Formats: sequence, C-alpha cells, structure tokens
Amino acid sequence: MFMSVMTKKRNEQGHLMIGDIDAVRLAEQYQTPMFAYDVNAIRNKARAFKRAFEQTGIDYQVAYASKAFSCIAMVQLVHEEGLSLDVVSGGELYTAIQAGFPMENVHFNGNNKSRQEIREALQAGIGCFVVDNFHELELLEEECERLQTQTNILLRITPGVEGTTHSYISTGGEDSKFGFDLFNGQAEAAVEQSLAVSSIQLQGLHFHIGSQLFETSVLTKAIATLYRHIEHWHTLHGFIPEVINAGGGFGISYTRYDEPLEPEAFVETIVHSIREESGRCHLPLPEVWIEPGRSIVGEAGTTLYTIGSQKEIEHVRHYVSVDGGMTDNIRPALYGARYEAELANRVTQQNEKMYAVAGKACESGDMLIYDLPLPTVKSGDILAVFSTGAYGYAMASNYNRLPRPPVVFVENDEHQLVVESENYADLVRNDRPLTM
Ligand SMILES: Cc1ncc(COP(=O)(O)O)c(C=O)c1O
Ligand SMILES: N[C@@H](CCCC[NH3+])C(=O)O
Repeated sequence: MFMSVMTKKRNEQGHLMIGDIDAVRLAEQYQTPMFAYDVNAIRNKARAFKRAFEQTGIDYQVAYASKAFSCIAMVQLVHEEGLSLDVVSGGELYTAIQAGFPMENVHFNGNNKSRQEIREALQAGIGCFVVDNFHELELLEEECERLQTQTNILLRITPGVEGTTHSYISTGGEDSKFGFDLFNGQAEAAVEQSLAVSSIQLQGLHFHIGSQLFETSVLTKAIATLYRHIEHWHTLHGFIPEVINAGGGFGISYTRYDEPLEPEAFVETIVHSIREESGRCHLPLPEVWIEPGRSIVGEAGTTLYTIGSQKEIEHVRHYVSVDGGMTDNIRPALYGARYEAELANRVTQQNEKMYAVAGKACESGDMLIYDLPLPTVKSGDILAVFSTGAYGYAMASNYNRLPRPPVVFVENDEHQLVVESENYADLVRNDRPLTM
C-alpha cells in the first residue's frame, strides 16, 4: 500500500528518511527550503493506475497532468513509466520537448490557448488538443490551414456535475470557465462544427469534474449524462467517440483525516460506467483516458524547511517561522488547505506543544499550518511538511523576491538535484535599469 502521511520511515538517529536517505542530510547538502521527491512513490502510483487499467482489459492512456509538477526530470520519469502527458501551456509543452518526450503522447488542455501556443503544438506534432471553446476551434482550423496539417481533438465538455471539493478547484459544474456546456447546446454545436472541418479529427470527448475528489459517484453520473447526449449526437450526426477522457482530480492524503480511494477504485468505476453506457447505446467501446496530476506526485513530495524565529502569545498561539512559506506552498493561503509536518531531526521525540507554522513572507495569511503538535521547537530544527509534491513547486512565486527552492529526486539510496535553486541574480535577470 502507499505510504500515508502517518507512516514515514525514520532511522536509528531519529531522523526522517526520504527513500533511503536521511532528510537532515538532504537539508544540509541542498539547503532549505527544498523539495524532496521519493521517486519510488511516483513510480508506484503511475504503475497502480496502469495496472488498474490492465485488469479491465480496455485500451487506455494515463496522461500525467504536468501542471501538478513539471520539470525536465519529472517529464522523463513520466516517459520511463510509459504514461502520456497533459500540458496546459506553451511552457509545459516546451519542457516536454526539452525532456525528449514523444510528442504523439502529448495532450494539450486549457481554456485560452494562444494562437502561438497552438502553432507551436501543431509544429511539434502533439497527439491531440483538448479543445475548450469555439475561439480555439477557429484558431485551430486556421493554423491547420496555414501549416497544411491535420490534428486530432477531443472536445472538453462541462457535464454539469460537481464534486465535493473547494469551489476554486471544481470545474465540472455549469458555472465554469472551462468547456462546452451540455445543456445549452454548446457541446452539440461544437460536435457539429468539428465534424465539418476536414483538418480536424474529432476523436472523442473529455470532461474533468474537479480536483481532490474522494468519491466515484460523480464520475458515474458525469458519464451517464454524457452518454445521453452522445446517443443523440450519434443519431443526428453519426458521431461515434473513439476516446472518452474522464480527466483527473483523484484525491490524496494531506492529513490523517483524508481517506483517499485507491487508483483501482476510480479506474474501475470509470471503465465500468463507460462499458455500461456504450453498451446501452449500442456504440463501440471507446479507449478510456484519464489525466491524474496530484495523485501521481502529491504524496511523493516533502518540503524541508529550517525553523528560525518564534513568537509565543500566551493563551493565543505559539508561532514558529520557517525559511519559506506561501512562496513555495500557496495552497493553505489560497484554499485553506491543511498539511501535517514533523521535525525531521527529531521524529521520535514526544510532541509537547501546539505550534502555528508561519512562512517568512510579509503577509499575515502566510501560514502553513495553524495547529501542529511538535516537541519543543528550537531554531535550527528541520521541519518536514508532507504531501507537498503537487501544486507546491508548480505554484511557487518570487513574492518578496524570494528565490524558488531547489528540487531533489531521491530513489532508494541515490539522490539528484533536478531543479537548481534560484539565486539573487536569477531574480534580476529580466530587470532593465531605468534609462528614461
Ligand atoms: C483538465 C484537467 N485535467 C487534469 C487535472 C489534474 O487534476 P489533479 O491534479 O487533481 O489530478 C486538472 C486539474 O484539476 C484539470 O483541470
Ligand atoms: N492548484 C490546485 C489544483 C488545480 C487543479 C487544476 N485544474 C490545487 O492545488 O489543489
């Protein structure tokens, strides 16, 4: 089973282990703050999704949603594990190209792809566009014409189904900036329009309900809703989907209170529903694609910080500050996301007190954890915050002109720097002195 936030490895010195490496040693070698990824945890998740599909016997693709965490080494790892890749920008596509990722296995999502991004992706020869709106359909047609090329597409459909998650990361409901709506005729018009363009091959449909989901029933509901419309479009336009992409969003464990489902549960539900619905409509079984991001990398990542200052306000709160914060993990400030953490240099010691972990940015809201039990904290202690592998580094910023931290991959007893820390020179690299 997967290592949860509750079952971290420790060594005889009472230090946290990441893979087979002492986290304190990593912090010393690479400086803090830093992100450390357990590569085996990433591989295990990728394999679990693939195994779940293999057991169903269906044709499939698992596309890693690189928005969760993208860098050249990560994309190469994704390729090693035989996954496809979902990109949402020219920058993520560029990273994939630099990583030598096979372009035919790249899918391009996003609600406002620019003409330039579309052109770059066509020139690179990506596998398919997940077309989000009519503007994109027009740009794609024009750019295919200009480059005298063809492309595969899926249409992103908004199924009008919402999961139980934070509103900022819910995308499947009617009031969403993403996709063609099912109920007001947009989706049908998009199907009709796509079928009429000879340079565009409409392979199938895509939906994504939201992120950090802990239930499968929303997927069943979305698939049933979608097929009611597919049936109609088949009758009217002869449309037969070769691919159904059910998106990502599979929840992970950030704290002991999170009880995520195994990859099998999501995959089995998706495949079962699609089998049932396509059978009911007397349509051939399509290929089934998914695009998990968080569930592949989230639990594999740990952020290591050094504790600096403290401020105790009697009967109110005891603050301890770390050398990073919202600049490397915006999720607590943005979504009220909760995390767990331990002192990496003293994991076996008894907790004595409740602490509030603050970041170093000039924002009162720059808090990582409000209620963390720890042994008595000393400055210089190394704090390990767990499950930061998704949307941590990916959403990092230079607020307060803080350099982004380094990223290190650990596999068994080996470790490797995969993203260097930014330095002060990086921060002013694009600045130009005043000349007016
Ligand atoms: C279209 C799409 N696919 C995949 C994902 C990946 O989501 P997650 O990282 O939660 O698996 C997202 C993000 O929510 C998304 O918007
Ligand atoms: N950034 C979000 C998820 C966004 C998902 C992409 N649509 C998070 O940290 O939870």
